[in-house]
Amino acid sequence: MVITPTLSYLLSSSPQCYFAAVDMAVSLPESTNPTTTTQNSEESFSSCPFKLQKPPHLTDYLPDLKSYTNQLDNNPFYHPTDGFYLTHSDIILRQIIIDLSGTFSSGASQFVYHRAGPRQQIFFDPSSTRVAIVTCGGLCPGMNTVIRELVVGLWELYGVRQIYGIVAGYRGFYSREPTELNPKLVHDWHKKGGTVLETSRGGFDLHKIVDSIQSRGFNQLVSLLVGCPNKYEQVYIIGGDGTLRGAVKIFDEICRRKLNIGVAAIPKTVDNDVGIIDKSFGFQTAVEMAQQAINAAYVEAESAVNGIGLVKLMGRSTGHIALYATLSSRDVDCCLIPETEFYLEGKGGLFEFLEKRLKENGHAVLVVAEGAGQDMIPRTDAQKEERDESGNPVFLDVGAWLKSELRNWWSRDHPNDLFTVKYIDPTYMIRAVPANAMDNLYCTLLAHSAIHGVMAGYTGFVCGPINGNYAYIPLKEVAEAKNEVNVMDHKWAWVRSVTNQPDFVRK
Ligand SMILES: Nc1ncnc2c1ncn2[C@@H]1O[C@H](COP(=O)(O)OP(=O)(O)OP(=O)(O)O)[C@@H](O)[C@H]1O
Ligand SMILES: O=P(O)(O)OC[C@H]1O[C@](O)(CO)[C@@H](O)[C@@H]1O
Ligand SMILES: [Mg+2]
Repeated sequence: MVITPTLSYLLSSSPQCYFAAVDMAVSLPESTNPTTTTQNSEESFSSCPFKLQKPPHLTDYLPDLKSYTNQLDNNPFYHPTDGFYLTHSDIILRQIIIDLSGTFSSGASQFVYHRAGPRQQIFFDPSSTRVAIVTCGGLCPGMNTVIRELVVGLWELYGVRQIYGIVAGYRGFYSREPTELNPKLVHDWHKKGGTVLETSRGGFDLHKIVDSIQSRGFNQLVSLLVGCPNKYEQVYIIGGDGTLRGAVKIFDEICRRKLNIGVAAIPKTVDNDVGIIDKSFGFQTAVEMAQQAINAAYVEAESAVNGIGLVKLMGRSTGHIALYATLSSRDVDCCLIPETEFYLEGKGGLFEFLEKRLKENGHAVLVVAEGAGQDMIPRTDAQKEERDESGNPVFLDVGAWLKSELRNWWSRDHPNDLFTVKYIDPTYMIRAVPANAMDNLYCTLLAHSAIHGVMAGYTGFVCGPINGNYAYIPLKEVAEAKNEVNVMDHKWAWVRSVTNQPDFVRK
């Protein structure tokens, strides 16, 4: 089944994107359109209060690059009409909640982004275009769907035939033979968890990577790639915050070498810690999977005398999964996340709260994000220094530590009463699954956004939904942005009102 054209149509020409709660894509006056040859950095429009965050374009450093008419015109599924192709004037607002009495109305400009979708002019000849797709970092539901849709979209929409998967993350550029991809090979990948291309941490060697993309200056390791002597012209990088920081370096080096190579990144993080975009793909699936663990913890706790169900969920430095899983479950008594501190003993502490809950209900469910409370866990100097291959700190098991602290507390304060802690650590079970239906659709739209953007000559960009509409966002901006839970906003207040947990502020 080829669903590509229909979904691309949704992405590009529907007044309301499939996912859009509200359509916040607007058009700038045509007179303010930048020309294709002046697509460098951001630009303010004098006639309107918008600050356009332009993605880089290949013509920024290759002004004479040849362009072609988009062959979507000849695609039997399309009947391009006015407005089918997007232009530079189609933009998306970053901020849609506006205080009319505040700065906006007094003339301050606000960030806007180019809307994702097909453009009339493209800058690649599909018959000679070679594409590389790579996945990096930890797993996330939907990675295979993004790969599948990149392959099918490039093949069906634009007629690209040379599509390669880079195996095992960044290191695969210079150390592994790439895999040739085609629609037949990938047709059922969206049903599989993980990434068929394989992924890894570490192994980021800028020059070896760009040499291999450029396919010049082979050294010993790169010579493995001798079987495909032409350079890649388009590189699609699927990864999280670390991957995006690496992608910025690759993009900068490609610009420095003035290569005709488009670079697009598709943000992937089960933790939902990438900023600017609404949310990352796979996050919704992970939250859904987390419900199973919370349900089990609830049943175990409810069926015991003074039972505590303790669930640890992923979230290295952000507590989004724990927060959303808590809000959607309603069985959770307390949610602990990295963005806010907590303490165990004394007035307003966790033990006092749990004691009250056990007295009232006979059970309690505790959800903790893996990055929470790390400063409280005793560790050796060696453990303090431990890092994974990408340089991320290695955490101690906050769930196991909490379980032990809870038991010590109970046996100290209530030596004659029954007490049970059932600790459930679903870890990889929430991310090593195929994407759910909505995430699959989301991944498809991301892939198609990326393809249309790269074909149109944009480079060094990330595609993703902003307020429900798909945008092209400068890669550097996303790599620097972080999405943490704001414990001062309404969502965290909502968690606290659902759980009635303490604020853990020592009085
Ligand atoms: N600052 C950086 N510069 C260059 N490369 C980096 C940088 N940080 C990380 N990388 C590389 O990016 C890849 C993925 O990084 P990392 O393991 O941190 O995962 P991630 O992309 O953040 O995904 P996730 O956090 O969802 O697992 C690795 O190959 C790593 O070497
Ligand atoms: O795959 P690894 O190296 O065990 O890393 C696990 C980490 O990856 C993530 O799933 C994504 O960063 C984190 O939630 C978790 O801490
Ligand atoms: Mg990361």
